[in-house]
Amino acid sequence: MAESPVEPEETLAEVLARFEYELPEEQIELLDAYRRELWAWNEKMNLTRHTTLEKFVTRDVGDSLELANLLDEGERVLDVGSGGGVPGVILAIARPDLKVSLCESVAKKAQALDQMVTTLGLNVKVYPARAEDLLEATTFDTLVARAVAPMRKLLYWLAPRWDAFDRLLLIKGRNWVAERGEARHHGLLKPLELRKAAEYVTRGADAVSVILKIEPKQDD
Ligand SMILES: C[S@@+](CC[C@H](N)C(=O)[O-])C[C@H]1O[C@@H](n2cnc3c(N)ncnc32)[C@H](O)[C@@H]1O
Repeated sequence: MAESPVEPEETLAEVLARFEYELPEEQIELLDAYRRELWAWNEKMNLTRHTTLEKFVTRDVGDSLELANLLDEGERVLDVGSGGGVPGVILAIARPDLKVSLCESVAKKAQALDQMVTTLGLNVKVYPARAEDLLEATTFDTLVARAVAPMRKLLYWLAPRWDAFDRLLLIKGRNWVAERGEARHHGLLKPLELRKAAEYVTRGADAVSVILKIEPKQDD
């Protein structure tokens, strides 16, 4: 059952400022428009559990901005398993130089995403597809993913597709070491190099997250 949003008492700009996120005014307006769209669609289907401004800012905006720091100018980015659009839509708002695409395997969620980005006027392509199928014929610089599947599963899906993208940036919580162990145990990391590209504490919460950068090993 989708959660109903709580009516915000503060504005998004105030909550962003409270957690010390600085963004241009026009980006804050777009983020707020996205947040309203997301919460409206969430009434019809389960897209997010982050239905307070504080959670939207500290979890969704926070994670997406950490990712944004790791992306080069103009990259072609695919958000794998976009769900309600995090991190892809927020990346597209915060980094208009990027060419962001979203990929979502559940058709009705992909439709909702498509309507959201159209309403927001964002130049973002939405693929109603499984990432591993899309990557058979479409290429990107960087794949990003949050909360899609355990590392072992994701690397298994993507194993035959590394010629379609250069690197994968995964947002993970505390459990990432165990997930890495499981992926290693199944030989999925053998041809790959994994390093921690960022580690941060979710603002206002006692939760550590990491961004793992995974790419093919370079031949000597
Ligand atoms: C738990 S949601 C997370 C959504 C969003 N990334 C977030 O962090 O809020 C995971 C989404 O990934 C989608 N998904 C799962 N496997 C996928 C795949 N192989 N390709 C594309 N989407 C996938 C699911 O349909 C679901 O909407």
